[in-house]
Amino acid sequence: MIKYDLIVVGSGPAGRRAAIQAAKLGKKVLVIEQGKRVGGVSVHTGTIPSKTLRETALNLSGWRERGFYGRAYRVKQEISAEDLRRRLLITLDHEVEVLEHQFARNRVQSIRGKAKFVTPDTLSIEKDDGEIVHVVGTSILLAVGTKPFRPDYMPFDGKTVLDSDDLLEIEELPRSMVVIGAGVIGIEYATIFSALDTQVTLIDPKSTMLDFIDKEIVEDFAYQLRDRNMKLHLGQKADKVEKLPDGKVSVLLDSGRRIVSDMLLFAAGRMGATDTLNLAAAGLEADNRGRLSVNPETFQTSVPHIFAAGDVVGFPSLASTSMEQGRIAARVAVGAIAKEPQKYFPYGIYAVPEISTCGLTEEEVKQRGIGYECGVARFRETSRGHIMGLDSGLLKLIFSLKTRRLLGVHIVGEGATELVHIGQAVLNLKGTVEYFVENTFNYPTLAEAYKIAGLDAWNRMGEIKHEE
Ligand SMILES: Cc1cc2nc3c(=O)[nH]c(=O)nc-3n(C[C@H](O)[C@H](O)[C@H](O)COP(=O)(O)OP(=O)(O)OC[C@H]3O[C@@H](n4cnc5c(N)ncnc54)[C@H](O)[C@@H]3O)c2cc1C
Ligand SMILES: NC(=O)c1ccc[n+]([C@@H]2O[C@H](COP(=O)([O-])OP(=O)(O)OC[C@H]3O[C@@H](n4cnc5c(N)ncnc54)[C@H](O)[C@@H]3O)[C@@H](O)[C@H]2O)c1
Repeated sequence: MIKYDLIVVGSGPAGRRAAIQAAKLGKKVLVIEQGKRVGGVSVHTGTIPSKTLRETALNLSGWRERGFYGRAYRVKQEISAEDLRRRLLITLDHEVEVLEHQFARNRVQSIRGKAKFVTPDTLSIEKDDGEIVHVVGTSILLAVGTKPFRPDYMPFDGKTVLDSDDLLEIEELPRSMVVIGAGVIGIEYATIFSALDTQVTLIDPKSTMLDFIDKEIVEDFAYQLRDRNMKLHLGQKADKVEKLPDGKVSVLLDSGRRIVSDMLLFAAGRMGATDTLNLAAAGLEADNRGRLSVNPETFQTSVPHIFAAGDVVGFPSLASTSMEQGRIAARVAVGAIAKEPQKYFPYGIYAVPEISTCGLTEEEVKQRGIGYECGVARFRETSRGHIMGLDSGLLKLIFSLKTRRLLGVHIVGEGATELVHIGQAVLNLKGTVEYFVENTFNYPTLAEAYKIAGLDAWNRMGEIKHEE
């Protein structure tokens, strides 16, 4: 039986970062991946496919130019599912190629197969041809990620009633679509298809959406969705979902309303992929959503040489944070020094329009009883916004009145997921409102919105009274 310093189960963002980190520290590392190719959910069914689809949809629909040329403007008149898939396959190939090369040059070994525990330090790997291999690890990292939640009552068929994995395989673009679940996945896909002129209805039993985002930003976002005729049925439950003889799908809401559409996307959360790991043999147990609990500083489970990182440990379930968790877990596992993750990380929602946020929301600042001031800038106030034909986009900064420090940055609009990093840097470096007032920004840029929002807050906060 071959023995490794670190065995990583899963080759998504957490697994790949962990494997490369341990290999860079001279350790013997094995990655076990059950999928056809390495990369995980992130590369094959999650982050990269959905963002590629978004980019293709925005490019082919001419979405970004419609501010100038009107809502009827199109770059390509008839956009097909094949148009969307073509770019997807090229992007995914590049991603996998880069990852395989990284593994090869760092001497990370990988094996294709399904891993499960035999003892706390031994895993069996079932290969595709049925062969079983056993391996032993001084440390083991579970970076197995999640899979879509697929309740029995939903008549999934991969064509009319789909989960977010099935959506990447559709043969025809729907003219109408119901999305159940106004979480990040539901909202991203709902708005991407709406940009392709699919009539989209979004349903969620909760009466609010994106509760972790600043309310003012969500209100602006919801206004923009309704303005382009998307239907939002929040606080309403789908009582009955039925496939109809004509190939459509009907959704009966608890309000009595019936919605018939070409396609239904069910995006109501995900489950940790721990059910086949035989956790009991390792002395571990998952929660009711298949997640594992860990020490948030070391990513150790209750069995000290077994680590877990990425989506399988729950919130925030991002590719970005998963990578960092994997890196930290690997360092702890091989005895290297590891700092805990930075306090403020950005959250990017690649809806149309984008939302991005870092730090405290206005609601959180109020709850904590911190005296604060807000500064707001609209993209239509910036010259870059005029050049780009933007009539929407909002950047909001929140500052402490006492320390004048930036507490939160919240953005909805074009480029939000890139722009947020300026705010993130100021936040983590403990910068104040003066940073935005006293620094010169490139002109014309959307980043100038930081200057405008900084000045907006500073005008009400007054001059600095003492040096901090
Ligand atoms: C539609 C969608 C869009 C998303 N968009 C974004 C985004 O824009 N930005 C962002 O930051 N995050 C996004 N995410 C979240 C992101 O994809 C996840 O946070 C990330 O993939 C989690 O990484 P991970 O390392 O935990 O594992 P995953 O990427 O989930 O990969 C886990 C891997 O483990 C393998 N595995 C599982 N069990 C076993 C086993 N027993 N044996 C061997 N292999 C096993 C699986 O086959 C899989 O390849 C999105 C997710 C989805 C679904
Ligand atoms: N841009 C990004 O960073 C990005 C993009 C996509 C996904 N993700 C990650 O993927 C994870 C999963 O996303 P998600 O949107 O599937 O889950 P989620 O948990 O964020 O949202 C699920 C939504 O479905 C609703 N819901 C729950 N059970 C339901 C039921 N039985 N019937 C109808 N509605 C129900 C909930 O009220 C909630 O609004 C998230 O944690 C997110 O962090 C991140």
